[in-house]
Amino acid sequence: MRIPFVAGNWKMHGSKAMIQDHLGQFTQQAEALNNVNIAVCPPSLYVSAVQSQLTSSSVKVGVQNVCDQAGFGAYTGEVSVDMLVDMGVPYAIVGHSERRAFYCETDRQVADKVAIVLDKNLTPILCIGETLEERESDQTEHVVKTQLIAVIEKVGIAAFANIVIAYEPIWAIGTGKTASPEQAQAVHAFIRNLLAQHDTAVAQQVVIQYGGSVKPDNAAALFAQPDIDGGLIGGASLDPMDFLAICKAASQSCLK
Ligand SMILES: O=C(CO)COP(=O)(O)O
Repeated sequence: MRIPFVAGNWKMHGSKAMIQDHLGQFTQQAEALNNVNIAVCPPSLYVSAVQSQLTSSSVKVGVQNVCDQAGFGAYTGEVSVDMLVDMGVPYAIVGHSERRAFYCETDRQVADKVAIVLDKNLTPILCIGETLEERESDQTEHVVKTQLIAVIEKVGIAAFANIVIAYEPIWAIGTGKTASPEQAQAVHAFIRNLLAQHDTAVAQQVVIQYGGSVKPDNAAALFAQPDIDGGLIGGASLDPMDFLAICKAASQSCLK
């Protein structure tokens, strides 16, 4: 049985004041929700500040990126998975489309990062998804398949039991133009079927989030789809009440 998982990707947003205000409002009410796992992913600099607001809360913290080298060393500006372990951070978003586009992360690097995160028994949130151009030229399945195969070849199918996948169509990110529940479901089913070709049990187990302009008013319809197990939320996760409403929609969607 899959429990829906909602994660807030704050991207390059946040401040000490925002963290106090946001999480102060959010966490108490989030505790009342059943059947949903929740995480917030602030910029790495604010992980400690978020953790101090989350003591005795079931809401977890994650980071938005991690170095493709484990351990410690001369990698200016990077955060290592060993630091995540040290700081008690269980989740790392890997391969977000903004990292792939603006920082030239390749499928291979993304696969390496997934492997490094898994190696420390942390959970990668692996982002995949197509551009508008790719969708319009019927390349969606080819693109997500290529992105997934790179990771399957690196870590093996069994490892997917410990990976969260986030399907984020790039054309729906930050545009207010969400994929319809049917469009999103079609790709989620494709992803699950692809995994099932390798291992049916793992495919049934893997949590596949949808990301791209999820808002309180479209969350329930998306999360009601049979292969959509919660969401990776950008803009709407910055507003505590919107984020709460989205988490509530996930908690009310039936377990799959
Ligand atoms: O990129 C996203 C989450 O990682 C989605 O962002 P928006 O919810 O702002 O569209």
